[in-house]
Amino acid sequence: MADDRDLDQVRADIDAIDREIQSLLNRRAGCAQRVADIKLAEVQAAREQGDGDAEVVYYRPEREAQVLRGIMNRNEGPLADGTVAHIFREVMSACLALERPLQVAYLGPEGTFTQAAAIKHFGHAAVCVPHNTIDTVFAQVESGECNYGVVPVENSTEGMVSHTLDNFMDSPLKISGEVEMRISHHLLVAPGTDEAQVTRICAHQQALAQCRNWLDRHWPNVERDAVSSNGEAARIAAAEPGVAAVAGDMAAEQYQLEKLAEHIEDYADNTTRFLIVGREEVPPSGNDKTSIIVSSRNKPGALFALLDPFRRSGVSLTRIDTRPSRTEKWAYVFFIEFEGHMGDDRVSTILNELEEQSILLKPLGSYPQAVM
Ligand SMILES: O=C(O)C(=O)C[C@]1(C(=O)O)C=C[C@@H](O)C=C1
Repeated sequence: MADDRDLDQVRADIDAIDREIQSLLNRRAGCAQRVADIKLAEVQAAREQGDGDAEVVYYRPEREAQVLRGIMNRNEGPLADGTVAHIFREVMSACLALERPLQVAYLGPEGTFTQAAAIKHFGHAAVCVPHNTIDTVFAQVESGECNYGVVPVENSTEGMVSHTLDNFMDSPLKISGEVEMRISHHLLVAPGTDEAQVTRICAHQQALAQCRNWLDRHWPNVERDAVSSNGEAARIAAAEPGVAAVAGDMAAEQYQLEKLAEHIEDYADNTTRFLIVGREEVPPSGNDKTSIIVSSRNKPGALFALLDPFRRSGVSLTRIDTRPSRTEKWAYVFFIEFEGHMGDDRVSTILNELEEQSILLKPLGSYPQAVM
């Protein structure tokens, strides 16, 4: 009996806390609505002053990163830092949707890790729309059809996604954020299928590569078929008996597939990094990265000369990749990412030096380092 009274008491406490949380959430949402009014009034004033291009920017990645970092830093548990950050991610997503619902284009179809990355970054209140190619994702944002786009840029096992890097060469879009996702693949089949029935394994070629050793060991004689995405592989597995797909949890849920084997990626820390592309530049958040494309004259020591300003300023490079320039045979452009924001003195000094010695310098944007 005493136990029952305890249970009732604790549940009464939970009810009271829920009422408080609910009221606080709505107070917070009211503040977000006031923020939206202020942003709108500022833009109207700018337009009246003759700035005809002024547009209201509701989504503020630098502010969201600061809010999430603050929440994680002051968290005392028992909920884990990542858990509270996810909850507040959704709270901000809902508040932003009251200001203006975001349209986000991502490399689809549904059920891919890129969709999971879009939801991780923007929350469930954003309207996420799948597109078949990286080119179309860029085009949707460039035309204003969507506010932001989400594309994969590199995988810890398989390296860079060259198509994404190539798109930046001609695009006016800016990078406004990054998302990292732990990528775990499973071998998925339609319910009731057993191992002996599987005659073909479908997946995106990156997923086949990330699970190559496991597939060689367990399924050496079964045909492997590279298809346009893991979501597409899952769709085929659901429709065709005898086909298994290598794909993640979202695809398994989406197509209601069963797992013949779980976590089959060759490297346990297999991670993919995604970029958020948008039309606006992002102010400093206090912990930022900058990405640039740079190309130098084809002469001895050219790469050393490009990197030397970073060494002298003590700025850490987080990544460097090379792509053919496409305008000149055997000429290359470098994609360089480093810590800091273009507004920082150290970074602007480096960019000025690079401008002087390179034949092309294209800043792709400064953006908050991934928080969650
Ligand atoms: O601070 C702002 O500019 C807001 O619009 C509020 C808020 C939030 O809910 O905290 C919502 C959306 C923005 O992307 C950033 C933060």
